[in-house]
Amino acid sequence: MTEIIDGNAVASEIRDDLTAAIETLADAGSRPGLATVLMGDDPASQTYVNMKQRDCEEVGIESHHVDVDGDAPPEELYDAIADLNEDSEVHGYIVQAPVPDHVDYRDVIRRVDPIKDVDGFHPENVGRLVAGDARFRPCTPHGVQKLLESADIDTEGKDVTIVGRSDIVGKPLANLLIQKADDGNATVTVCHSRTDDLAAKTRSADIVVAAAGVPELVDGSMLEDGTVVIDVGVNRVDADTDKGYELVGDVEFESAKEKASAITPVPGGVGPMTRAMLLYNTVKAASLQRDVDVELP
Ligand SMILES: NC(=O)C1=CN([C@@H]2O[C@H](COP(=O)(O)OP(=O)(O)OC[C@H]3O[C@@H](n4cnc5c(N)ncnc54)[C@H](OP(=O)(O)O)[C@@H]3O)[C@@H](O)[C@H]2O)C=CC1
Ligand SMILES: Nc1nc(=O)c2c([nH]1)NC[C@@H]1CN(c3ccc(C(=O)N[C@@H](CCC(=O)O)C(=O)O)cc3)C=[N+]21
Repeated sequence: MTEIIDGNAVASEIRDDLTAAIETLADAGSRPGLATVLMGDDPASQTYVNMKQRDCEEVGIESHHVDVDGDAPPEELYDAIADLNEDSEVHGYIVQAPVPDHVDYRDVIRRVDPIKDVDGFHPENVGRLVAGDARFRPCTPHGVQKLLESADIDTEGKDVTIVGRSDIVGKPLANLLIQKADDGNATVTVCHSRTDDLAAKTRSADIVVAAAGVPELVDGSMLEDGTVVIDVGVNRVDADTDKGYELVGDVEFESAKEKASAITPVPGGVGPMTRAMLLYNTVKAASLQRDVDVELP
């Protein structure tokens, strides 16, 4: 039987496990604070921001939000960032990607105070992660690691094929999984749009992580029996539903499920874990800034 890994359930456990740490911080003076910054009005980004605010409410993190007009000059976003760096109630914040075309996301990330960089995207935090001394693990890769752990899937000695080399998913996940650590020790192959014979790379893997942003790119014919399949993709595809779209992963679920020993669904797989690990990093950020020790799940 194929195990369907329930990301909503694992994320909910992590939120529960964070509440003690949050109360410890609250008792020591104030609640952890998380801010989101959204430039422009991308509808998917607005959905994520709303979900993050609800998550914060559930666990007792103060949530803040800053909107920046999509046509504003980059300096307006930089000013918002400078304000958040100064705001002692905000322990962590993220600038939702993508930003409009006239803004360079790298110039944005460099301005974020690394101690508040709960996405883990600032060069200082990327460097620490690569050096095996991560402060904030990027939320999606960390969420993938926690999902594997929750399903008792050990990465040690396993061949992992990651489809996608982005700075927010593929690259940091590869870096985490090759580390000499209990949740690493894997042998990792990172694929991208120039990869020759993607199917050969996915077929030779014990664990496949799909993060390409291409609906149903990976199907059952590309997998050997018994493969663990983690689907990071969250693609909005036009459909005749109330919302006018449906969410489709980077994996063709039905055919992949026939081959997989375990598989994550979309929705309800990696997405909720990304949000849970954002709360985790926010609690960690508050703990570091306030010098209050807490236990993290
Ligand atoms: N569940 C969650 O929490 C999250 C989900 N996502 C979702 O994950 C997906 C990936 O996101 P993100 O990493 O930001 O995407 P990017 O577009 O930044 O990167 C996509 C990567 O996939 C590669 N790629 C594209 N097409 C192919 C192909 N046909 N074969 C092999 N590789 C290919 C690209 O290659 P190249 O480098 O050559 O262009 C690139 O490296 C999206 O669906 C996104 O919505 C993202 C973040 C969090
Ligand atoms: N600075 C920054 N950090 C990010 O972490 C970041 C970002 N920008 N830009 C966009 C991507 C995408 N991303 C998701 C988060 C949660 C879900 C999620 O919760 N998905 C739900 C369903 C969501 C829905 O219903 O639309 C699920 O898969 O079950 C999905 C995708 C974070 N990203």
